[in-house]
Amino acid sequence: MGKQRGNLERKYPTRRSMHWNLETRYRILLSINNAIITQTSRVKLFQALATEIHKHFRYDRLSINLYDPETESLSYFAAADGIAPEGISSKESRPLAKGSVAQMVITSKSPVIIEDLNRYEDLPSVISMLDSGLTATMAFPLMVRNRILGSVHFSFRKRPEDMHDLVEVLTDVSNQVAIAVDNMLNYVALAKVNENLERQKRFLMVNGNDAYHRDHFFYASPAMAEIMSQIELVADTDASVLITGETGTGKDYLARTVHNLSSRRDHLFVKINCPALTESLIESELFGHGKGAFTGAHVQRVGRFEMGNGGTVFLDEVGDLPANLQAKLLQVIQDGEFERVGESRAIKVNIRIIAATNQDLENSMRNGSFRRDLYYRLNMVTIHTPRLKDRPEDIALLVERLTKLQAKQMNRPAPEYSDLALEKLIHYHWPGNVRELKNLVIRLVILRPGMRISEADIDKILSTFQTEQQIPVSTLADAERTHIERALIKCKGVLGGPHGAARLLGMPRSTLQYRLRKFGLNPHDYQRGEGTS
Ligand SMILES: Nc1ncnc2c1ncn2[C@@H]1O[C@H](COP(=O)(O)OP(=O)(O)OP(=O)(O)O)[C@@H](O)[C@H]1O
Repeated sequence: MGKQRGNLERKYPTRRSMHWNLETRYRILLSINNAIITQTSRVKLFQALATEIHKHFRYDRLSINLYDPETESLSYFAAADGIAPEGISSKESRPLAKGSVAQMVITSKSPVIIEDLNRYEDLPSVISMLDSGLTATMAFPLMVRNRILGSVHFSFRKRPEDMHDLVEVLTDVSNQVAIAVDNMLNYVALAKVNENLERQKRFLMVNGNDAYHRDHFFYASPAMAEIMSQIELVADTDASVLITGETGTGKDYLARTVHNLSSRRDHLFVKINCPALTESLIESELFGHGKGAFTGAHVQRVGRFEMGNGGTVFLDEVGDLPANLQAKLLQVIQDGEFERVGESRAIKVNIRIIAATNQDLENSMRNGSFRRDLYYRLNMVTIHTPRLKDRPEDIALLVERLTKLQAKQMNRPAPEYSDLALEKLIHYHWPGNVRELKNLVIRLVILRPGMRISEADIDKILSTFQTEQQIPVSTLADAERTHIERALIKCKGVLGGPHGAARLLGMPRSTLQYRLRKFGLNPHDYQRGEGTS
């Protein structure tokens, strides 16, 4: 289309409307606004808009186009109201056609008014309108925060007599429509994000941790059977539960079982590994923080207690909680509320607390490292998980079931155990409890798939376990020094360059030199590619 013709028809004097004085205009805008703000779907919003606009103006076709700048395409916000010209698909998105009315509005970001469509027969989009009896059209850009969302089009069989006034009023109406469309798009996008999160949450709750799957917990001992019946009794109450026992005895699993058997099962089980909480971020991790609460807090963060609302918060290794947090935790348990870091608004939560420890908390209370009042809050019910060696009835069953399970998960044939091999396992002292047994089984499934396991095999694997446990763990500084020395030997004392130790260690030469001074190492001592001792 000739640009001149478009501009010519687009220019309108801004004069006060004869028909619609200011008061009437406000009333119209208010009634349109009221009709659209409560809508929660695109279709309903569009219908409400069309109905409301029709009360005040006569049109023969109303449509809203959404523009996608990335693909330079258009799609309808909802099916158009009124006359549907042929050849315009209301479902799929279509490229923004050159010379179309929508393209002119979107690229110029200003209204396009065509009083007589007959004069623009050369435009494809006009032909289909003319064919369906439309003779005039007005299109307005939908702008929000300087961004073009699309265009709204009003078309007429007969040119309205009050065209000039109508343009003025419809410009205001279009601004209103733009806000409503923007809100709706954001609303729909947010609802989608929420739906996805909800789906992911459900997936994680069902499939999250196979190690703690309900059918993957095995026991045959009366001691464990007694514990399971206690758990069933306590699960559907809100009583706090303290689970004690050595590492690897199944405390974590039991905590999840309490949650899964309770009416809180549809909410989250939030685990807090107390020793892993770093001093500096501990509070924001647990209670969340407001935006800008401290340097680096760019967005608001929901803490673990808030996440667990309605569900269960599991405090693993609670004996390691520092004193200041013990006080805070007590307060949260007592009041059922807390504040995010940097915010003063109290957040109410309904959580059930389960705590676990392998420490003797009674002793910690006596020596003052654990608060007595917190202890009594945490252990309305105490469940003690016995060591594996104290429930030998479980061992054979665990070996057999875990072997089958692991073999299936790794898609390998399960090894079989000789009687003597099993006997050996039953009499082993299992310092790492079930976790250690599970590790042993995993190794056997990997190293001896489908084979028969002899007593000698068990002896061998248990001796490697013991050796591993006996190798002393060096300090980080010692490990770093040894590692740097290995690099110096390999590079024959050369620090810089492509074959130097700095490159090998992935650190700047200056940093390496600093470390050498710190450890009292001299690169010259390694020139022969050997160590100093
Ligand atoms: N009875 C059981 N049946 C099957 N697997 C078990 C059983 N008990 C423990 N496990 C497995 O042993 C591993 C350790 O269990 P869990 O994490 O519950 O122990 P824990 O007492 O919480 O250990 P920690 O104190 O070190 O956190 C997990 O992989 C768990 O699935």
